[in-house]
Amino acid sequence: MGCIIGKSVARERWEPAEQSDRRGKAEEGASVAVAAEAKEVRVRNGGVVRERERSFKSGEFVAKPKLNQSLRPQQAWPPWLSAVAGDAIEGWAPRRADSFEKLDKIGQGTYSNVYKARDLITGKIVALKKVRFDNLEPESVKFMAREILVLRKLDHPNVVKLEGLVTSRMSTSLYLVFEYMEHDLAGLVACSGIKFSEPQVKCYMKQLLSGLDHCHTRGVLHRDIKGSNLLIDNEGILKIADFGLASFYDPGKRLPMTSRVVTLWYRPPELLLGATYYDVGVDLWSAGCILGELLSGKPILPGRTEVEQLHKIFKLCGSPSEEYWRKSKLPHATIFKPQQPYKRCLRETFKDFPPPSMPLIESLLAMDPDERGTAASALKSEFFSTKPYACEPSSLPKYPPSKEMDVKLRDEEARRQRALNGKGSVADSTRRLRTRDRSERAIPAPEANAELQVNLDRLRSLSQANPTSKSEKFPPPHHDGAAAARFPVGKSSNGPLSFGATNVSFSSAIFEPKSSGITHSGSLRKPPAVGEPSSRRPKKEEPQMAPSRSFMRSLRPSSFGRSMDFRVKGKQSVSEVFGG
Ligand SMILES: Nc1ncnc2c1ncn2[C@@H]1O[C@H](COP(=O)(O)OP(=O)(O)OP(=O)(O)O)[C@@H](O)[C@H]1O
Repeated sequence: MGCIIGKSVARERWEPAEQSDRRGKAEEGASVAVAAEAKEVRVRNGGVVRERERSFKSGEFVAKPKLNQSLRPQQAWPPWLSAVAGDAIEGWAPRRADSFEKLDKIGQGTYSNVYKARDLITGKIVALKKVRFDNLEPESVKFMAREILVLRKLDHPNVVKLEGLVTSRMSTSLYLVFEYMEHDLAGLVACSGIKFSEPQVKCYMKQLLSGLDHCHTRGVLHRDIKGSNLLIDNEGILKIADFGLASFYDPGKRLPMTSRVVTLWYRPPELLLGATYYDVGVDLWSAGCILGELLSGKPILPGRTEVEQLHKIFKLCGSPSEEYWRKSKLPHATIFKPQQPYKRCLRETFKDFPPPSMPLIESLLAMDPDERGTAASALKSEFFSTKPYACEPSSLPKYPPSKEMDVKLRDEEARRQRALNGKGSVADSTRRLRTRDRSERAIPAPEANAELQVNLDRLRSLSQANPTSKSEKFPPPHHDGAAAARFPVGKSSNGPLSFGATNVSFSSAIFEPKSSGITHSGSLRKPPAVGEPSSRRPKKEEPQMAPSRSFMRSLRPSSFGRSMDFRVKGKQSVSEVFGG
């Protein structure tokens, strides 16, 4: 009888403990990112395996012997996963679902439920993100595979760490294992009692920009920076999370990508104008929105439709210069270029912000993405080098649980209580809550990621080309580019109006309620990938708010003449509704 301690990397057979131990040690040196470092302790007894399940009681592991009927096969990937996402799981082995204890549901995304759980092997509290698949369709699986690939490429204190994957040969589900984070920034900002001081804002912004700098230098664009994707632990450490929309890119080789990314309130003007050539500037714009939100205590550009979003941006940041319109050749320029330029009024609007924050917010919210600089240059801004300096993360207050979801639940409970105390029915108060929710909620891009397939194909061909080179297993920047070949990008403003890489017409992209993707849930809907099964697309119909008449009137009438496809609720054209 020998005690067998093996790495979770799949092995074909049981082996004596000493041998396994030696091999384990040898492997450690050259370890290839083995996520699930789980060590299973098994005791063999005449062909019957006693498995010591370890449970974690008051800080100590207690061995709980359990008798199995036969030798269990080592953990292996299910075929539906290895067939489609082989690159994403290469070098890793799955953890078993029963090696975690689910404690609580802590978050819900468009394609996932997130649970707080205890790792029964290490005793550590983790977050398990259960990915929803539609009948294991390869497209859904590939979507998730890209998130895993991106996460595996990143390793930084301000980027959430993927610690492992949970599934098994027979399983039809997959969990991503992350370190557990107690808060998210959206939740903290929404807490009425929390107002951040200048050193605290600096502390969060420094961490956000450091994480972004790491992503960008590793050739990753996040493309969905927003408060609920910035997780914070009880030590005050901020980590960028949710890489579901992230993409690899190559600064030296610009190739087109989809413009239908980034949640609406944080989406830069060039994407709203249909840009398909872009780079780090998109994340920097979102970071500028976060800086404004931290300093003012509320979202600074809460548009309800794409048109309204652009209008809000123009009113705050000014409309782009003539030179920018000329040089950028943005697909939607003809439609959205206002007849009268809008004046930039950031300084007047944010006159109460600390003066050293102005140059930073001015540059992050520059209309021309080339003027936004980089995350590294933002970190050198005088905002961080003037007193009061950023505080230490560990000195930040310890907040009560304040994820976006916690705040929503607390809100709902308070309303329910108020209703019970005689101020209207519960149904009324719930209805009121929903209405408020809807107007405060950002509307994410309704269609997404045209580039996914291309991204993964490029990645695969690269790793096949040189399987020995680890770095080349990750796509060099620009696999997105090939997306353009597969999914037509928006034509020039003189051509027929077909907007964005996803082949979405202007009508469906902006005015059709179906594609708005508004959600009532705490997290904002993520645009589905093109070619994704329809069940992954936003289902709920939500009212769309019309942009202001003055804004629509200020748009060039000539452009409406051509836009016969513009429909509001599928019935009226824009010119009928707004008198363009
Ligand atoms: N590591 C973590 N620790 C704690 N909570 C987490 C963690 N990861 C995610 N969450 C919670 O779960 C929520 C949803 O997670 P995530 O954003 O990754 O899912 P998603 O399906 O991509 O969501 P979305 O549709 O909003 O983009 C987050 O907003 C956060 O509150």
